[in-house]
Amino acid sequence: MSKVEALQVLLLKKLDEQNEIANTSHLEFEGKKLTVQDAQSAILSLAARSMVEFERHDIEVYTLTTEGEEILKNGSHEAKVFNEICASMSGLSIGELKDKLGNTAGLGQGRAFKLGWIKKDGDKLIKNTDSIEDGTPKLLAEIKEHGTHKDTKALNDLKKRKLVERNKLMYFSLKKGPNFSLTIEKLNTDLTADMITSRSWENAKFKDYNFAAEGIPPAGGCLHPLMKVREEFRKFFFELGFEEMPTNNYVDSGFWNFDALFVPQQHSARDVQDTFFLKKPAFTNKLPDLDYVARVKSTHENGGETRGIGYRAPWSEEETRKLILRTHTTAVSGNMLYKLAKNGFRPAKYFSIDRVFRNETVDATHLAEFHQVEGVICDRNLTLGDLIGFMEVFFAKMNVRNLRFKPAYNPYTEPSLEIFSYHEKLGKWVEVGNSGMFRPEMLEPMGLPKDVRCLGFGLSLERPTMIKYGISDIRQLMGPKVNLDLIQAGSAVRLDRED
Ligand SMILES: N[C@@H](Cc1ccccc1)C(=O)O
Repeated sequence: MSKVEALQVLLLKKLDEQNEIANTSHLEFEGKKLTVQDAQSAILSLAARSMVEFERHDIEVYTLTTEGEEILKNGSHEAKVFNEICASMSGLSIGELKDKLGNTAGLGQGRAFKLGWIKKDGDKLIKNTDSIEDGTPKLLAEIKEHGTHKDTKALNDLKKRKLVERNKLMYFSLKKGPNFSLTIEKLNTDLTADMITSRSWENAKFKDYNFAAEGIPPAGGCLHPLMKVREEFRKFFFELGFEEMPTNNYVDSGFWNFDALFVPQQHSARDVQDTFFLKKPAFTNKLPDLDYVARVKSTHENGGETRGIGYRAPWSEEETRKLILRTHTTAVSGNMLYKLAKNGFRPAKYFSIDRVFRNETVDATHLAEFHQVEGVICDRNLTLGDLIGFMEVFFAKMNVRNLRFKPAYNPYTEPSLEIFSYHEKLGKWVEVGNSGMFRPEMLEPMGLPKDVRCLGFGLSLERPTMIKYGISDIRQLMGPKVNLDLIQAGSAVRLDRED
């Protein structure tokens, strides 16, 4: 049995005998006076089980100093002086008294005179009365017992003489609680799988939540490596004059994720195999202004007012209203470009870094949930050369040079370029991003002027983070199997580096 448990048993026994405990500080435990700390920890956990009810009392008491204790035991200095003088037949000189009593002589003389116990006779001190009553030890004994005294004058006098001092004291009073019992049941703190399968949870007793608990303050903290790399990217973007796009909606519509970007409704990316669809609610009732939606529809079906001929297939409004988890942050970029057109075009540079979702099988390099870094630049007279030039500037900020660009396909960009960089350690070219010039079929229905060009690019946040921290399995970075050591070590690496 632990010390706390032993004390709890003692308290419960006392309560059983006398129904209440008025003052815990009068109790003895293990041969000593019960301390407030011990009392508190034992009582709080009994109270948490409603076995006892308690009240806390904060009071001020007078306690004896060491000198006070000494006087209580052996009498006051003045009494010692009187007794010494009585013991000598013909009185004592001050020097003789000092030889016998040491310091006490000096301390006691004054009060002995004042009380009329002694007087001077030539150069001798002699007694002035036959018997005395030494009041000080009596007062001290009463104060020791009650912690205070009615006679405030005497109390203050003793305080001045440094025989007593004032102290704060805390104690508890206890009563039986509704669950009072002499035995302490162990309460469950966890609901386990075993308890569920054996149904023992039905009769099990659980410890109440302690909502007042403050928890253990963390000794320190660190940013997740992904968040650190995100901060670095943000810094680069701000240095290059970009504005950050608001990206807080993970749920978006087929319209913004696909249709506004001229992704055909028959595209495989819109399949459940690639995209997470919402069940409840499954459709949005919020579409942008209907003229714009109509222009998107006709552009898909037959090219609308653009120079293109569209996909030559029917376009369904139901498909566009489907709610999904956004599969790329280009959904946000499209929305921003539409707002830019609506508010009157001005040259703009936007970026975002946030989470996207794809219905993919998770493996060492793929997660169903990851982050994209995306940027768009919108201005008159932009060319493919601007895109390539900008990508070189951007990646150079991360010390990634010697880029190669490979023609690719995105429904919303033409031309589209995959960006590769030579990876020294792996000894091969690795894809670091995807980019392109947004198609007129995307920009014109939004109402952007026909001579405005817009370039865009996207990359994952996980890939550069893994390269930076030498992580080969993406699952160590995110998800249920995250490697905390690696994350903390990775952070430490970043903390003590200057770059
Ligand atoms: N959305 C693309 C990236 C991209 C953004 C903008 C323009 C071109 C490409 C992706 O998910 O890979």
